Amino acid sequence: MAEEVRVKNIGLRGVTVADTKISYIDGEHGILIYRGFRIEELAERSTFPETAYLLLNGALPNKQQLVQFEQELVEGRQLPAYLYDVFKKLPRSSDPMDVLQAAVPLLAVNDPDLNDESREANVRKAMRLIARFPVVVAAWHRIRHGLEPLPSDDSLSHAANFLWQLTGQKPDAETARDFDICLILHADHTFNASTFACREVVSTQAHMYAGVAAGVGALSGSLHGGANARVMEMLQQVESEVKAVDEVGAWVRDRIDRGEKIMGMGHAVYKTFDPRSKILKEMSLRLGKKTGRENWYRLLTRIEEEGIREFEKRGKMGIKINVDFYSGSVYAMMGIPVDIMTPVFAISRISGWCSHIIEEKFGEAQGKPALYRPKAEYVGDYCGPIGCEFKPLTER
Ligand SMILES: CC(=O)SCCNC(=O)CCNC(=O)[C@H](O)C(C)(C)COP(=O)(O)OP(=O)(O)OC[C@H]1O[C@@H](n2cnc3c(N)ncnc32)[C@H](O)[C@@H]1OP(=O)(O)O
Ligand SMILES: O=C([O-])CC(=O)C(=O)O
Repeated sequence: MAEEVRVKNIGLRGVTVADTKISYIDGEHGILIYRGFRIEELAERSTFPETAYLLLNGALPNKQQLVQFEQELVEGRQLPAYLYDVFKKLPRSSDPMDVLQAAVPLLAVNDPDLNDESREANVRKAMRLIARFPVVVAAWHRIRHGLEPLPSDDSLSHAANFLWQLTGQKPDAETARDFDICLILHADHTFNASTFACREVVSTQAHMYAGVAAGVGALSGSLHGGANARVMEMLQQVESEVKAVDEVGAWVRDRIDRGEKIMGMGHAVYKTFDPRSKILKEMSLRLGKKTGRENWYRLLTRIEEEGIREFEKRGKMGIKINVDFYSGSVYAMMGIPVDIMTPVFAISRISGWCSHIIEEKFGEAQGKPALYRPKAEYVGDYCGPIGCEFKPLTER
């Protein structure tokens, strides 16, 4: 009996560890809601700053509140000068996610509100993080290529300014809006691994930056945010190894037979289509036509179909595409390099992380905050649980 309970709890699947008012997922029906609003409606009608405001404050802003929020995001785009100096001394091969994670405590020491634990100060910290994450990612990308970081263009939206600071090209309105939609889609997702990491860290009363650094680390892994880049690598591999689309099925089968994952498929909560992936799939098709990259869409849809068929044949039902499956191709068609794709996830998810950190710190969903401290069953097998004799070094 004890064994049965333990197996069920591996990875905390299905275990409720807290209440939240920020987002909701119905994994059976493919529904995602941020603070009462369906993701499809937000993607169609909202903007990333407005969605970030909603996540942080619990309600949509009125016009004046939105203008002020957007203005604060623009003002927050300046990075401390020493960050550029540090970046210029780093090995150029440093992974952009490692650099982003390292930048978090470097931003913390510059935050005038660092040790103010009021709610208002935490919202100000959140605003600075949301404003600065894109600037950090773009700055490192340019520095590692021997280029000077570009100044922010204050006339550009949050989404458009990131693309400008990254690529040195001002995006057209359609690209800026598509990227803004991507930011909305990735902003929050209840207790995913990185958000849980953020909440766990701040449950010790550590500051917001300590929680966010943990979140960036958790997001970087291939089973979580890192999957978008892995899908792109998989796509490039298929492109080079498969001569005709009809060979994709054999490629997929072979990969699963070898025990390798089909990246961008499967989800810990969704047992049907991830609603975000449907929006990204349509965008991938549209951008494929616009940029002449329809081949990517053709290959991805084939991998998706063959993957689902293969999983079902093996009795693994409900493994469908997740948010990462089409996002990589969408980003690539916007000129975003593969190893910047997971940092791009982070520049959106920072809004969700900060909202969850505030909810955790102030017990906004479940009353008094409490330190997370689960149990582990001791299965060490040495000389009995406390039976080892400590021998001096000379006798070992
Ligand atoms: C933003 C995000 O984080 S979305 C997720 C991004 N990650 C990925 O796309 C990586 C690929 N996917 C996966 O590794 C998994 O589907 C996860 C980790 C995301 C979720 O997995 P879970 O629902 O917890 O299921 P779990 O990993 O236990 O898989 C169940 C079975 O299906 C298999 N499976 C699940 N997804 C995949 C996949 N993409 N490719 C091959 N096999 C898979 C597992 O190997 C496992 O098989 P087994 O029972 O023979 O060991
Ligand atoms: O919820 C999860 O486990 C992973 C995910 O899709 C996300 O973080 O967006």
